[in-house]
Amino acid sequence: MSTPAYKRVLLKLSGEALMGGDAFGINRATILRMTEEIHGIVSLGVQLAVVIGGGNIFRGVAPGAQGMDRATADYMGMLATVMNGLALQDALKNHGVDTRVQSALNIDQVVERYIRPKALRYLEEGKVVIFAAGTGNPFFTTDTAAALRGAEVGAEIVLKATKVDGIYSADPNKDPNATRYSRISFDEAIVRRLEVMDATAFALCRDQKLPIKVFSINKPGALRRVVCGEDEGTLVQV
Ligand SMILES: Nc1ncnc2c1ncn2[C@@H]1O[C@H](COP(=O)(O)OP(=O)(O)O)[C@@H](O)[C@H]1O
Ligand SMILES: O=c1ccn([C@@H]2O[C@H](COP(=O)(O)OP(=O)(O)O)[C@@H](O)[C@H]2O)c(=O)[nH]1
Repeated sequence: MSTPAYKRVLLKLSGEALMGGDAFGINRATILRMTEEIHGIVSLGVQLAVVIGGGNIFRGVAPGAQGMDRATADYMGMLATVMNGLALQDALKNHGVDTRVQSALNIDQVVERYIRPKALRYLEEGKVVIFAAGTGNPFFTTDTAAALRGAEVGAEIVLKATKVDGIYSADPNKDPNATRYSRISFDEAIVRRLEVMDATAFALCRDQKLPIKVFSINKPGALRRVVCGEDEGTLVQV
């Protein structure tokens, strides 16, 4: 039986990670696999907060938003994360995982609004808290929301589950010679403009001394290994 290395973590799940092999939307098999992985770490006793992305449904900077006012497109992107949050909650419920969704935008008939002390209480009770609607502000990303909520709830680490298995010397989807770092400092990641996460998120985590682990969402068991402090993905720290 593996032992967790952390008591409380913030998991950033990209919207695109929910697409699986599809072109957009939520892939059922993918979301089921993800909920199994989440169930696995919750049963280890780890307190889990999740920030969910929305790129699978809408991205403010996407071609589909071309010609739109940027802030309007971003609000649409934030609403997309609420849909993903509800889908994830529903899937987790089927696994017997007690979950609450809190939204940074007030949509009271649909989801609870973000109230920090309430979120903290849920975490202490062992409930998974899904933070939706990003930061609630246009011109930000859900990566920045992950850094912000991670700091607010006192998570020991931000776990970024994404399409790549770590941070590379260059974008591995464009440069076949790129090599993966097992560790990297925030300053180096920012200076080298490694775009796996935006600079605002990196800077916020750096200032709060909140480490980040970047790992692949498509690798079975990777989340559990990361939570148990095993060598997986890339660790970004001060
Ligand atoms: N130096 C790098 N190392 C790893 N991935 C990188 C790097 N530079 C750019 N990327 C790209 O960043 C992507 C992950 O970032 P992003 O698409 O914002 O993730 P998400 O949608 O999971 O939040 C990867 O698919 C990869 O193509
Ligand atoms: O604080 C935030 C978080 C997200 N967004 C918008 O929501 C979209 C979806 O979020 P993101 O691209 O971060 O999702 P992911 O890449 O994780 O699927 C973004 O493109 C933005 O348009 C925003 O405006 N403010």
